[in-house]
Amino acid sequence: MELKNKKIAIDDFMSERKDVLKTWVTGKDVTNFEDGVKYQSTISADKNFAKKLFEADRDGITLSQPRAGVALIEEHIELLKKLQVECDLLPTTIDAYTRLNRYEEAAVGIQKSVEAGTSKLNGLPVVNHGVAACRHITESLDKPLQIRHGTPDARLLCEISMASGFTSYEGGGISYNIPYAKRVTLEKSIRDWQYCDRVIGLYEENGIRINREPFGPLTGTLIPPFISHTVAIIEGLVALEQGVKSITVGYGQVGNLVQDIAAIRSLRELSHEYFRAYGFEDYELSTVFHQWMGGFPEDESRAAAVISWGAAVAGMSGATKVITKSPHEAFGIPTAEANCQGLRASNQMLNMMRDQKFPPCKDVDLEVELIKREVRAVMKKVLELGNGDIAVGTVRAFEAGVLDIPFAPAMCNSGKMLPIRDNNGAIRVFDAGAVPLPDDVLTMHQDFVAERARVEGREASFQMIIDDINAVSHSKLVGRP
Ligand SMILES: CCC[C@H]1O[C@@H](n2cnc3c(N)ncnc32)[C@H](O)[C@@H]1O
Repeated sequence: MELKNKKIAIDDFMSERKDVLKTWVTGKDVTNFEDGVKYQSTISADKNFAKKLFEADRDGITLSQPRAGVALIEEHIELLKKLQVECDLLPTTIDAYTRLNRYEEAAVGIQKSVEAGTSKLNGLPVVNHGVAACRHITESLDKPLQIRHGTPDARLLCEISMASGFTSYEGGGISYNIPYAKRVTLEKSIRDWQYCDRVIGLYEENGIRINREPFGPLTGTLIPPFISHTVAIIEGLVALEQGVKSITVGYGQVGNLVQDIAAIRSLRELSHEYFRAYGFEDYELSTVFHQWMGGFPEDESRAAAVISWGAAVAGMSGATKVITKSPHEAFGIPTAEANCQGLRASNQMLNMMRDQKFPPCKDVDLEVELIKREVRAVMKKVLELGNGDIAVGTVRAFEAGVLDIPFAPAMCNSGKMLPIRDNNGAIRVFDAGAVPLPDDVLTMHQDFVAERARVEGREASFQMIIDDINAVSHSKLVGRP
């Protein structure tokens, strides 16, 4: 199948759909697409994710959402009922087997969880449970629900989730491949995600608005804003082409206040710039700020400080949504209570930030302009490589190292671009690899890094990068010697 950024014709979609639904026995539950549309139309407006985001963005409110998922339906409902008291939007995190379409192993995980009386999976295996069981989840809860995962081939999961009443779907052909898989080609993952976006486009054509959220943080390891912005914009354009109307673009907090504020502002402005340049007008855009995605301190009070800092900056940045962490982050999947603690700390901060926004600031303006120059330079090259086709250009850009995501496992990612913190903790470029930043921008990055090296009295090196990766766990931001 030749990849192109073109809306999938309905006949081709329906033909492919027959094969997708055969990939697991529960696919038969969604044979009739209209049944899913009918069910979605019974969901009250106050439980529609897209509507909640639209209203929050209009009103300048930052909503809170945790991550959460356990193996069994009743336990998952019990968990989400505790969380919904403390958050505005609910997740359903999918288990790792399902993310790799390994449904046989997910089935074993369900069985083991039943025998053990506790979850033996790191998320809910929605495909195995099927539509009827998952509709029980969406009917049992009072807040809008989103599927969060990390699936390169998320087609069947999408069909079952949407027919089950979830009203938002996270991921994308780049953001759920490069950080999550090793041997999946971008041609395949982008094409499979065009299918997912087409599913949501078809719900849209039937009057049901489903939100789509490219996965912003990528590897969550010192990601420069321009890298994650470029991926978010590309996935947004691909989704719009398939008929998606509600898009949330995202960003993973880096920890430097000026850069984080500038990142959210530039992400919103650049998304509008590219979406409109492509001729799209009737879409709803929102932004999501992910609290620190790197290593956390083990001490729960220190972890709570990291969480609170993330919530404060999310509120100051004017992000539409913040994804929260818990004081158990350094150890693994949080208990319900720990997840609720992260939400309460975050909500305290959001409430205290609600009446104020970050004041006009020259440094933020400069960082916004820098990020815009970087994104525009990379996007220009991606479009050149694709002869104007963003999907084809993306594949070729990764082949050429023009798009390069730090510390990613994917074999199709060149992994030559190296980030590093500057003396104020902002993320800069230590080695650009083949990423086509303008010479004067590259010089700026080199100067930022040289300043830190001088202050620390050591050469800028890979050791400095390692120190940065470990810094927050050791209660610092910059990995000082
Ligand atoms: C890319 C997402 C990483 C974050 O996603 C959290 N995460 C993963 N799976 C679950 C789960 N089943 N329940 C609650 N949080 C979960 C991790 O803690 C980490 O912060």
